[in-house]
Amino acid sequence: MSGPLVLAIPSKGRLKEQVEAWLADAGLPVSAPSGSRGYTAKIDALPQIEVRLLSASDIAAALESGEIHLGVTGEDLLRERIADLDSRVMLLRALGFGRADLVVAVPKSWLDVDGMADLEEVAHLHLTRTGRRLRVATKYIVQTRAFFARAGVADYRIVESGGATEGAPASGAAEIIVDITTTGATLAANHLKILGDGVILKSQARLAASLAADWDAERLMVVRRLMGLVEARGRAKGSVMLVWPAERDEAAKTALADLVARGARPRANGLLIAEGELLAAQAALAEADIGPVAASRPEHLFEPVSEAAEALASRVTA
Ligand SMILES: Nc1ncnc2c1ncn2[C@@H]1O[C@H](COP(=O)(O)OP(=O)(O)OP(=O)(O)O)[C@@H](O)[C@H]1O
Ligand SMILES: O=P(O)(O)OC[C@H]1O[C@H](OP(=O)(O)OP(=O)(O)O)[C@H](O)[C@@H]1O
Repeated sequence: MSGPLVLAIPSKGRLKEQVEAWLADAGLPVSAPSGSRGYTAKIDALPQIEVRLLSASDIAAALESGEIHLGVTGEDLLRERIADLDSRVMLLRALGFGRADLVVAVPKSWLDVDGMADLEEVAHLHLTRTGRRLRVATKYIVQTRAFFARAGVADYRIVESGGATEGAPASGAAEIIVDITTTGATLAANHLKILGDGVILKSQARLAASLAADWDAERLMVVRRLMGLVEARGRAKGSVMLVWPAERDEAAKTALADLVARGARPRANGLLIAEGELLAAQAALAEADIGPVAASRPEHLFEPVSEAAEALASRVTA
């Protein structure tokens, strides 16, 4: 047996709880941390996995170096910390939580500045009038540079922020900022507004695999099992299974032909539909006088193959 498959998850903050809840929901609860200073843990259902608790930014670094096989962290951090992300890391799954937008925000009092083109003008004016470049406070330096270059904004300089970035314009440390926002409350409290075309990235938590890690057939098999479970749970979440009496199967499938055409999947005496189609399905079945109909939510919907796991296997064994 090769060594364990190392999966890193955030050790603190809001992502930590959400990642643990996501794993538990998929049937893979993380056991209480143990070992060296409580920074490792296990998943009883997949004992080949060693769970390592690291900070969200350290997870990005460890994915790049290949110290860990898998990690969960924010896409904003992956894109910031890892140059040429696609050659270093494979994004296996978007997790639907940890959502945050990386945005360009300016003081609300800049009434004529609504987009990046306006910002380019302001930056240019600022330079000609003051002889100084417009200052942008951020910890997202790589993504700010790339985005400003694409938008044609050149007359600026970055002031690296260690935290409380939104306070920089009021304190006089910078004129504008680039930071993440979720509810917008921090921007509002600091009298800042997002530029209309100033969303750099819509980030969320991602399960990612390191292409630099030490992969072998056994570890890839563990990834297949892990992905099989989390994908099955994800698929099940938006689905409802309808079951009707066998003798009405043909009539029911005719009544729901529209749903089948839109992707609902026929089953023996039933149909697997998207949650949002439930009311339409119920109406069509009632119209065709079909009943009783049981509607239930599956816990998991397994498929024989995880495309994400196979894509990883072919990248690392090529
Ligand atoms: N409202 C939010 N505020 C901050 N981070 C958020 C928010 N929503 C989601 N996240 C995500 O959480 C991750 C940041 O987590 P955390 O602040 O623990 O990271 P860190 O940079 O490792 O911590 P530290 O700054 O202590 O080193 C980012 O990927 C970020 O996108
Ligand atoms: O749009 P909102 O919902 O207000 O959230 C955005 C704020 O939350 C984060 O800060 P956090 O409190 O995590 O502290 P940090 O500065 O250490 O990241 C982030 O840096 C923003 O400042």
